[in-house]
Amino acid sequence: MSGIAVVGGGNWGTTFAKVLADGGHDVTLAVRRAEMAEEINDAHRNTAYLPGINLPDRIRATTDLREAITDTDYVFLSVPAQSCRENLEEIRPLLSDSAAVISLMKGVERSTGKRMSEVIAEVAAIGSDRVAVASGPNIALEIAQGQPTAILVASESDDLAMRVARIARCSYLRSFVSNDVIGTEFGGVLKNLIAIAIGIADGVGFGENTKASIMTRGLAEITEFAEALGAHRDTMMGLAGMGDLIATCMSPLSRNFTAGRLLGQGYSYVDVNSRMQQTAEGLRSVDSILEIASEEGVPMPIVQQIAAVLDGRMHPTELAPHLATDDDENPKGETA
Ligand SMILES: NC(=O)C1=CN([C@@H]2O[C@H](COP(=O)(O)OP(=O)(O)OC[C@H]3O[C@@H](n4cnc5c(N)ncnc54)[C@H](O)[C@@H]3O)[C@@H](O)[C@H]2O)C=CC1
Ligand SMILES: O=C(CO)COP(=O)(O)O
Repeated sequence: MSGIAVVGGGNWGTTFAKVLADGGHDVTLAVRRAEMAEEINDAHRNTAYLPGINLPDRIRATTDLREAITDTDYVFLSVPAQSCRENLEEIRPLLSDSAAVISLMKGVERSTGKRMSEVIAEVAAIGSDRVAVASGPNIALEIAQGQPTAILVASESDDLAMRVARIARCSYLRSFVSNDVIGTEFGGVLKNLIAIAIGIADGVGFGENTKASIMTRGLAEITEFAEALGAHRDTMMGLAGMGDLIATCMSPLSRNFTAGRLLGQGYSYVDVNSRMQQTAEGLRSVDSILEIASEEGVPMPIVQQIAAVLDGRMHPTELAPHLATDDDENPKGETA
C-alpha cells in the first residue's frame, strides 16, 4: 500500500498538493467540482484558487473520494473547519487500518469547540498515533509561487510527525517536528483572530504603532490562552505561533486580515461574509474561543473587542484592545 491524498482543492489544499508533488510524491487531490478536476488534470492549473500557477503532473485530481482514499497511507485534510466532520464521515469507511490523517486546517468546530485533531480522532475513530497536524506561516499563494518558508508538523507520535515531515517538504518548504499538537493547532486558530483585529485597524486607517501594539499584546493574549489549554509556550513563540501571527497580520493576501479590513472600512459582518469568496476561519472561531476562555478564566480583551465589532456593539474606530485593562494602576503582562 502506498499513496498520498489531499482532500480539499481550495487555496491551501492545492498548494499543499503542489508541495508534496514537488517533493517527489504522486498525490491524489480530492475536489468537489468535476470541471476543477478536469482543469487540474488537463491544463495543470486551478485558476479559481491559484491563478498563474502551473501545477506538477504528479498531482491527479478526482471528485471520487473512494479513488482518492482507498489504499492511501496519508490523508491530508484541507477543508473549512466547519465542514471537517461531514467530510470525515464520508472518508471514514474508506480509510485503511493504518492510514494517518493530517489536519491542515486552522479553525475549531463551532458546535463543540473541538480542535480539528480531536474531531479527526473522534469521527475517524483512530488513535492519536495516527493523527497529525501541520501549521505555520503559510500564505498559500506565496508558497505556490515557490517562495521559501517553513511549517511545523505535530503529532503525539514522534514517528508519525517525522514521517509526515519527511513527506511534506520540498525545495521551498522546510518541515520541523513537534509533539505539541495543542500548541500547533491553537497557534493557527488564534493568530487568525489577531489578524482580524489588525485588518480592522488597517481598514480604519490606524498606522503601524497601533498594529504593532495589537500584534504584540495579541501574542501575549493568545499565548496565555493556549498555555491554559495545555500548549507549550515555546510553540507559541515559534513558527506555528508568532511566525504565523506575523505572516497573517502582515499579508494583504490573508483572508482573515481582509475580512477585518472590510469591517474596519464599515462593512457589516453580513456584508463581509457575502464578499469573502474563500474561507476566513477566524470569523467562525471568535465565539467558541471566547466561550473556552471564559470557562478557563483567561482574559481575552482583543478577541472580545473583535466580537463586539462583529456583532455591531462597537464601532471599528473604537478598537483599542491593547488599552483595555481592568486595573490601570497595575497593568498585567508587561515588563516594559
Ligand atoms: N489559504 C491559506 O493560505 C491557508 C489555509 N489554511 C487552512 O486550510 C483550511 C482550508 O483553507 P483554504 O484551502 O484556504 O480554503 P478555501 O476556501 O480556499 O477552500 C476550501 C476548499 O474546501 C472544499 N470543501 C470541501 N467541503 C466543503 C464544504 N462542506 N463547504 C465548503 N467547502 C468545502 C471547497 O470546495 C474548497 O475547495 C482552512 O482551515 C484554512 O485556515 C492553512 C494554511 C494556509
Ligand atoms: O493560515 C494562513 C497563513 O499561514 C492563511 O491565512 P488566511 O486564512 O487568513 O488567509
